[in-house]
Amino acid sequence: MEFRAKKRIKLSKTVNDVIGEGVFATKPFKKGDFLLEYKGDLITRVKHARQLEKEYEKEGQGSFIYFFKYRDKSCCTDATNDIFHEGRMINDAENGDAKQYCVMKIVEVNQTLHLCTFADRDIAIGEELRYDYGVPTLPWRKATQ
Ligand SMILES: C[S@@+](CC[C@H](N)C(=O)[O-])C[C@H]1O[C@@H](n2cnc3c(N)ncnc32)[C@H](O)[C@@H]1O
Repeated sequence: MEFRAKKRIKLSKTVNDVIGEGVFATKPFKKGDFLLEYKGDLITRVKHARQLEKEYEKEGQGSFIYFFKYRDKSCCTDATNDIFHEGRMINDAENGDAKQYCVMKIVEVNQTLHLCTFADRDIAIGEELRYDYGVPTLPWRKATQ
């Protein structure tokens, strides 16, 4: 199963040279609306995901692995090869930051986990979607965006 938007409503485009690309709303959203799924391969062995991360790094490939906990179990979704899904292109903004427009939630459907982003406030056309990656030590958080 895949969560799909009814029509193409998000657009991936460059934010700046440091951040790279991001996802921007091309239609308005209401708080609570479903936005995008972070689509990829679910990995339940975190050790395996860490190895994959190293391999991607060695190959000079960007890594798009989202680590999360569900019912006390650590898992992750690897979207590195899912180049056509924009869910993996959403950038980070700390909770409470003015740029944090959405939240990532884990949705279980038929015993399968889906990482889904939802609007955390009303979103206007042209606003960049960002959620809190949940990692306080991220290097860019110290810099002014
Ligand atoms: C999942 S990707 C998001 C898409 C990415 N911007 C791109 O063009 O491929 C995560 C990467 O985006 C960049 N990034 C995300 N949020 C950022 C932020 N607030 N400030 C600076 N860089 C950010 C970092 O390089 C991070 O490793």
